[in-house]
Amino acid sequence: MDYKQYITVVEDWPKEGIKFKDITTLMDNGTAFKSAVDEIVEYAKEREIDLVVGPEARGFIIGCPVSYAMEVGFAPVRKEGKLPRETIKVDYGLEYGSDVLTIHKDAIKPGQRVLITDDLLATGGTIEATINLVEQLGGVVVGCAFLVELTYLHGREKLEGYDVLTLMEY
Ligand SMILES: O=P(O)(O)OC[C@H]1O[C@H](OP(=O)(O)OP(=O)(O)O)[C@H](O)[C@@H]1O
Ligand SMILES: Nc1ncnc2[nH]cnc12
Repeated sequence: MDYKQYITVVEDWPKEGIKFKDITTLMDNGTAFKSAVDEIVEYAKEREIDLVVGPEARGFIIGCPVSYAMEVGFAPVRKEGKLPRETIKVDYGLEYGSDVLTIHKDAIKPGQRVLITDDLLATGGTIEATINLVEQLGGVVVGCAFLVELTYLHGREKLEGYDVLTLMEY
């Protein structure tokens, strides 16, 4: 499917010079959204995953339907101060700022095969931080799946040695 036709590119948002790729218009279309999730589910099936992990907030939108279809759990990675129990954390940078990501310390059992999901790969800062959290807890990252890749920001270079699926490129 040509998914790009469902993405809305918003100029100068949230900052001047950023061309924001708005996935909500893809999510609005039931056929396109189901097809995209199904492609990631097929990718997940090939990797015998035990768990899906996704970063706040758009990683949840992609990861939860995948975990439901795979009948495995979903562990949220959240910005600092949002998770109620003991967490580990990592600092990271992204296309338009920097932040801190956290995960519950007991969210992953050592050796679990983890698929990481997010809507978009830009600089790779978010995914790199998420991988760091998963690996600190002993998880094995067997794949990373995104709807959109911004190739001009070279996020893939941070993912050398990891298996990556993206459904469209800009
Ligand atoms: O590859 P990177 O440069 O790290 O950028 C990609 C990340 O940026 C966006 O999230 P954002 O931090 O804006 O949070 P949101 O999903 O809560 O809007 C997007 O959903 C990815 O998670
Ligand atoms: N250009 C962009 N569009 C949408 N989400 C993003 N996250 C980081 N950069 C982005």
